[in-house]
Amino acid sequence: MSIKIQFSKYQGAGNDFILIDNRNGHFDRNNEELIKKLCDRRFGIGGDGLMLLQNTKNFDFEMVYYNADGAEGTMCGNGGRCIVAFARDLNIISEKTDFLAVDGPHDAEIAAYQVNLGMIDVNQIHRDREAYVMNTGSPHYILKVNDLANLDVFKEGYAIRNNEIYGEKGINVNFIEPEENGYFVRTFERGVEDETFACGTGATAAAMAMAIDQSLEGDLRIPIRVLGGQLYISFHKSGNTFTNVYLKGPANFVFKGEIEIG
Ligand SMILES: N[C@@H](CCC[C@H](N)C(=O)O)C(=O)O
Repeated sequence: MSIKIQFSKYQGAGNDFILIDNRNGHFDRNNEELIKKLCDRRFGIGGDGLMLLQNTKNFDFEMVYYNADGAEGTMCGNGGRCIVAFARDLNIISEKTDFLAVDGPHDAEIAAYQVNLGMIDVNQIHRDREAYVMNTGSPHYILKVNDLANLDVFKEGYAIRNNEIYGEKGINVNFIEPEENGYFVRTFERGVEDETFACGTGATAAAMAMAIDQSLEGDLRIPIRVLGGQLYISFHKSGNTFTNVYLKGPANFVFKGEIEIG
């Protein structure tokens, strides 16, 4: 028996997602095979991940996020920005929202095609030799490199993501290089198992790592360029504690349709 699923496709700085309005609860949250198939770029719709927008008490909506491998993921920053645009387009919200995700409540503001998304506070930063390791809603490894444009991000990222320290749970691997007016970041994403065009929780972690690296303090706004666009991370830093954290960047509707899965 085949099923028909209505979907919308959004992208945030090139991190692309399938969005499904599941306020009626008809989509089976546990069908990992189906989610993997929908995210497949040859046999499905294609996407770095899939999100369900669901009803929940005390919030405008709940965001349930899956990586392209079909497994439920940890927080997705660009996904969070895209689901806010989706909720606005569904007329669930207007320009401001409070919604629930896997790492807790998030607030966001949308103006035209830019979404400014509140992220969790961070106060635990670890070191793995020269790299910084932290959780900004998802786990991230951040390493400063030279000549990032020519780095083999798949090869280097795959090796770190699968090494004996991170292999079992995996980690998202970010490489960062300073440039005029900010930083350039490229990310190998766990769950996609490939380089993506942007990673919001990764850009947030990379900005925090550089604030520590440069011994910056106070209210900061750090521009992060990624393969698919421009992100801005702002926070208050006091020692290794980051509060009032926001991830800002584009979130755009791409297309919508109906897919029949046999
Ligand atoms: N693309 C995301 C990160 C998604 C989560 C991640 N792949 C994981 O589950 O580890 C972002 O924009 O933050």
